[in-house]
Amino acid sequence: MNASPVQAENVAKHFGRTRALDGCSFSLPEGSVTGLVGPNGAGKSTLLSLIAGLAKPTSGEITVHGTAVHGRMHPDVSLLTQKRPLYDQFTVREMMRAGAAMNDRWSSARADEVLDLLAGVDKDAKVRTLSAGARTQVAIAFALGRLPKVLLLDEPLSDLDPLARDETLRIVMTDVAERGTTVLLSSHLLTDLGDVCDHLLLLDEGRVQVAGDIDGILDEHRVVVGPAGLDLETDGVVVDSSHTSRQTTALVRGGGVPEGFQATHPDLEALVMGYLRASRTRKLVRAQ
Ligand SMILES: Nc1ncnc2c1ncn2[C@@H]1O[C@H](COP(=O)(O)OP(=O)(O)OP(=O)(O)O)[C@@H](O)[C@H]1O
Repeated sequence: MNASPVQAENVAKHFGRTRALDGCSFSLPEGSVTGLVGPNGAGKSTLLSLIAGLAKPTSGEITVHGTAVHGRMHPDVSLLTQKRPLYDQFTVREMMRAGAAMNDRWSSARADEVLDLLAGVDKDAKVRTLSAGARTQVAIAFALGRLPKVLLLDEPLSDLDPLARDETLRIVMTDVAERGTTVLLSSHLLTDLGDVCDHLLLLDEGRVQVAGDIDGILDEHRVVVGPAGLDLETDGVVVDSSHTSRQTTALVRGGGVPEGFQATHPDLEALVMGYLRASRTRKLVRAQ
């Protein structure tokens, strides 16, 4: 059996007393596009940097295609962070030449192909003169020029206008379709995730809350609505609930439909929002 493109076994990463990650286990299927979500400080960027080999876990192990990463950059992995690893004084063309010089496995044809698909990028412009969005797109071309098998994207779309965002996502999805690339995409933009992701990894306070195939996850959850005052008796887990003078609404994981309540399956946005609200409530209660 082929090893998973990315597997995490009981991974923890501590910065002094801060537990950025704790007991994280999951695996990403080959060719999947996984949305990495969670509130600010949940550990998303830390996880991506561990997979990319930029830092070592405090304990546990991450493997990429069966090989332990442990603080070494894996040739199969490209990471694009918000910091965009570009040289300001280079032109876009020179930047791609630098990519060829820095990477054993580099395809100038692929980098050019990606740049040609991006309407806003002038190859002779200096990187420092580009808009934030165009810089992100050049960084995507740089990341894909390495012909990665695993592409890690840390909130890459936040500074792109809707058209450029669409264009960039299309390029990433073409890579998935044509090369079977496995993608882990961290984003707070739930609509973008809904458009492209087939898997979800939801972190909160460094722990995996939900992981797996999105259809299966949505199927496992219900939004239940019932009259105010009626007990929400369920053998499932109440992830989040809210009450008005007229009704009770809750996101429930597993179990049957509570008596007197009406149930529907959530969409991705409602599911993630439920977990984010629950996380905020837990923190507020702890702070009191
Ligand atoms: N180098 C570091 N030194 C100390 N603490 C750190 C370091 N990197 C991250 N942390 C802490 O680890 C926790 C997780 O941070 P991380 O940046 O991974 O979260 P995130 O989910 O990416 O957040 P955001 O959505 O805001 O980008 C936070 O409490 C953060 O302050």
